[in-house]
Amino acid sequence: MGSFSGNSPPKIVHGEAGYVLEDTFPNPLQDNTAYSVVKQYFVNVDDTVAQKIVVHKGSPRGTHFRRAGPRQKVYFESDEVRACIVTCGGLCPGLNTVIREIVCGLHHMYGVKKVLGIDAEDRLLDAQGGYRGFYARNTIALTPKTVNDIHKRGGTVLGTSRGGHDTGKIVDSIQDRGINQVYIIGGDGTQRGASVIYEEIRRRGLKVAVAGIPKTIDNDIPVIDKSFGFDTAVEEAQRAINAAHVESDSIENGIGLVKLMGRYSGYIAMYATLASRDVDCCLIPESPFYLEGAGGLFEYIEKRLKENGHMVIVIAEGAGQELLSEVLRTSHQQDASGNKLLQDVGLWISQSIKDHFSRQKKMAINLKYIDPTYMIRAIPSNASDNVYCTLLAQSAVHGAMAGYTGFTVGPVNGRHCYIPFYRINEGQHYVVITDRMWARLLSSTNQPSFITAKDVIEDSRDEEEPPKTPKTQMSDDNSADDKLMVNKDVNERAVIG
Ligand SMILES: Nc1ncnc2c1ncn2[C@@H]1O[C@H](COP(=O)(O)OP(=O)(O)O)[C@@H](O)[C@H]1O
Ligand SMILES: O=P(O)(O)OC[C@H]1O[C@](O)(COP(=O)(O)O)[C@@H](O)[C@@H]1O
Ligand SMILES: [Mg+2]
Repeated sequence: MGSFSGNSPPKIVHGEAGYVLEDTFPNPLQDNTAYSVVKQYFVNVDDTVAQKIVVHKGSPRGTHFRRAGPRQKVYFESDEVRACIVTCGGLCPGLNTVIREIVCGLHHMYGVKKVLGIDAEDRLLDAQGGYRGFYARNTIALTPKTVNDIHKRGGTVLGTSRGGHDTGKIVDSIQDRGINQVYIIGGDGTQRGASVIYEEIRRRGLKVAVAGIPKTIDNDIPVIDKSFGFDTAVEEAQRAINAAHVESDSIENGIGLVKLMGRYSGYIAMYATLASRDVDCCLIPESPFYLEGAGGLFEYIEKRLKENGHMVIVIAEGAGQELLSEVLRTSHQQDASGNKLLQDVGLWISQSIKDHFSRQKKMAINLKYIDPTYMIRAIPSNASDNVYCTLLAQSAVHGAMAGYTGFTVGPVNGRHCYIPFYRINEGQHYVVITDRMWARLLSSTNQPSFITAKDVIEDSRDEEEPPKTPKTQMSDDNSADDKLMVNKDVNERAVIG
């Protein structure tokens, strides 16, 4: 089949709610011993997953997504598939597991033999991984044998990069290489990049399925329950928090300060804090704080040290950036992908705390600062992320084989589904401090909330209004952003015919 050559235009049937392609071939999984016995292993093509599961009597049922999984029929014939895999953005535990399971899933479940890794064969001569890898002269062939052990390693065997996304050149490369399934593993930036690739592929009328797999330790991708790598990051953060606790508990007025990643979203810091129970204060980008005066951080530190003799503070890298820019010259620098380059909040807050207590001369403190950020990102995925990565990879393979395209795969309320790119790209997932999870955190640390009654964000979700917060937020309890949710993408499904 390969890419559409121009002789027979792709048959795209426009349905009421998007466009639909007809399934054409029986699924070879029907002859696979693991899948052939029980009919229910296959997903009914009409199965959908509700985005909103907490509903009020009489309220609209909201958006539904296609349920992921193997179909009785597939669109692609196995020996016609030429798939490629690319990894983009920052490192994240589980990248290699996803690569492995896409290769093995395609090979073992569908008999697909041609899978390319988008990476220069010789990285010294050519562009490296990530979207830039599409510009390299060569790719690397991936087989179950070559990927067999990679899930035990951190990083990505394909390499990764930021920036350098040239849609035209990428789609040229896909077309020139005869690729008809593109698996794109990456975070929010990557999924935006995948969306424009998908649009360009559609514009050119190519018979190519584009599937996104959501990666990021920051857990900032909306709609899905969580991104892979997040669990591992939270678990690994415990080691740093434990060390901070041991250090601070062993000295007089000890303060253990741990900086964790989280550029715009404080999920790692919040979950690592909730998991540990040793943390006395957790600072995240979504919850502004202040240092001086009544109700401020310094006052709380003093109180906690008097009560307990030591304390642990966890701070997300994106927290307090507005305070830093007041004292340091504001920098508007960005990385190659356009992400804001942050000032080092860990060093800044350590110094501010030390300066305050030495100025005040009431109490001598001992502060130990731990920055484990890159160590947390570079490890292999834990057991639960490994299973999760396997499901994501297999769901993506089933979707692409069935002819779906333009989707990110991921669990919504525990069920894997195919989410159109535009849904994934319309917001970012932040900690919503009016959700109960943040209240749980505050009650576990006993830290001040740093907000006064007049700052309290009015939660109007019962009236089905989007939350009145400065950013587009996605709530964890399925109740936010109701007005954004309509039923129109239920049937969106691209089929290549
Ligand atoms: N709006 C966009 N359009 C096209 N490509 C994008 C867009 N945003 C990011 N990208 C590309 O996606 C890749 C990864 O983005 P980045 O933000 O670094 O990481 P992540 O995907 O982990 O968030 C980069 O190569 C970047 O150029
Ligand atoms: O130094 P780098 O490699 O640009 O990465 C730093 C950033 O990467 C992250 O770990 C994850 O970011 P992405 O998932 O968007 O790539 C952020 O928490 C952090 O700010
Ligand atoms: Mg990102």
